[in-house]
Amino acid sequence: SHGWGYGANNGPEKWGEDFPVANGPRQSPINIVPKEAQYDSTLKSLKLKYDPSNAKGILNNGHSFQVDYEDDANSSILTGGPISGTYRLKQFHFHWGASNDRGSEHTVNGIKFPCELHLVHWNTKYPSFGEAASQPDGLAVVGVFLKIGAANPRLQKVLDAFDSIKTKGKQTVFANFDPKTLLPGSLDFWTYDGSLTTPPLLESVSWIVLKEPISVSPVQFGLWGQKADQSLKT
Ligand SMILES: NS(=O)(=O)c1ccc(C(=O)NCc2cccc(F)c2F)cc1
Ligand SMILES: [Zn+2]
Repeated sequence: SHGWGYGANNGPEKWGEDFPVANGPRQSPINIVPKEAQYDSTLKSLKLKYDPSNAKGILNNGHSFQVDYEDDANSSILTGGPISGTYRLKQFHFHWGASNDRGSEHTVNGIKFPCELHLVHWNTKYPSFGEAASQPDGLAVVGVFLKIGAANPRLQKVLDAFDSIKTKGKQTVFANFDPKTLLPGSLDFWTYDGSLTTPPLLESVSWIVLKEPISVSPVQFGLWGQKADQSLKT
């Protein structure tokens, strides 16, 4: 059977056929309207503690490039913000489009960014990511917008790795990387209860979207687009 994707026959408009939760009450992504957001003084500041040695590899899964982390200990964790307890980093990945005017999943005042980074964490009150992914408080994803601007040297290691995983299913070692280096100066965030943005669209995500974007240069992003098109076509 044809898997889900972003084409006319298997794209977001069709996902509901195989994943009825697509029509559920807390589906992501959403449009964020800052003026309508309510300030919540009970929210804590975000705490991210990552161990670079937990980085395992980078994979082209046909929908994105994903960097996977060891998650068998509390060495790379997210606490604070809207969540209670400890969530472990499982992976981070990106969403982008074929042109700079699209790509991000969340929008701000209806504006799309060219790319969006997701750092995926799971609640350690559950035995595994797979278990947590089906619980309403199972996952916490930190979203970071990328805008076109100054070159971002911290992204370069990830971009360089794309070269060796041009086709779907390919993966390569990706060691010693601290995703905290990808975060903007401010950890101010918007938060809401939502879902995975791709099938199985499970409604288990506490979304934490950072207000400040990080930058990527036209050259860096241009290479990305070329590589990604090739890899995600296959
Ligand atoms: N874009 S995002 O950040 O919202 C997002 C994050 C993770 C996943 C995922 O892990 N899918 C596979 C998957 C789903 C459920 C259970 C699993 F075990 C599993 F591997 C999908 C989307
Ligand atoms: Zn994502």
